[in-house]
Amino acid sequence: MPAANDDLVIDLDGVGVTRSGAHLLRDLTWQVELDERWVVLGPNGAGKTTLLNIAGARLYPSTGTARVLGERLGRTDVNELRTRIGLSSAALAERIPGDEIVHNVVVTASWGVVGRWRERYESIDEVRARALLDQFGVAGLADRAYGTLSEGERKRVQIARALMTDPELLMLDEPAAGLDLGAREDLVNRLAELAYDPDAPAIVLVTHHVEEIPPGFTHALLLREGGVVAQGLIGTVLTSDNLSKTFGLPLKLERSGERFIAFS
Ligand SMILES: Nc1ncnc2c1ncn2[C@@H]1O[C@H](COP(=O)(O)OP(=O)(O)OP(=O)(O)O)[C@@H](O)[C@H]1O
Repeated sequence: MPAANDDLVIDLDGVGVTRSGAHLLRDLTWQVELDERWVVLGPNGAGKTTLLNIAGARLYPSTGTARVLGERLGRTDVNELRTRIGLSSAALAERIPGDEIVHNVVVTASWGVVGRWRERYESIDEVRARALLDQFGVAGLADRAYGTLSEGERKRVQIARALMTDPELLMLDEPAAGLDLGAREDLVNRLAELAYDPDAPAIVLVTHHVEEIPPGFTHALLLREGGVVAQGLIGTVLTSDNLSKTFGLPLKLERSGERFIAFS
């Protein structure tokens, strides 16, 4: 058996996920390195969330092998592994109580909990939480109740929370879903800054829309019906042809600088 490559943040080999006879993922081989920023693109039901759940050590593959941050799933303590991964998703966001103070939404990530009860936080954690809220332009909302924020503000707080533990891998599941144009552009610009930051973790961003791909993202994985349509450098993989195959209809893709737009 070949030795594991320590520079690989995600290393999937022939991964399949089967549920009730359905193939959610099939024969997926995918490697993500430390300094890469990946976008995972595909239509509803393509298997994107299933893939994030594997990469986030929340699901085991039915077939194949999955290594995350050098640890092989099934042979490691996933609770320890999960503390090294920052995840932002709608499912996690739903667990944040509406009356939670925004600052606490972020700082509680360092204890892997939602809801601040009796935990005591080091002041270094308090400072980091403030800095992350500032980085995402929501420091002024730190003392507000989370439930009173707009959807765009909530998304930014969720990403700040995902970054709180200084993860080695950051995974964002549809971070721009439900945002208006201004809020989307604000988020895309902030994610671009993160993507260009050499100290930022490896990033995997899941989306349905090429318009939501932030500048600075380096690679793309296109999924359809649990299988890979194409993967590799973003400039090579994102073509009209590949996008049409992925979404199952004729599409034109245009590029403007580092942004993309698609239409039929
Ligand atoms: N437990 C299960 N049993 C059977 N099928 C399932 C199960 N869980 C998920 N699926 C199916 O697997 C497919 C992939 O689901 P997944 O959530 O990974 O897709 P997705 O690409 O994230 O979709 P979306 O963009 O709509 O969020 C879907 O068709 C879904 O209905």
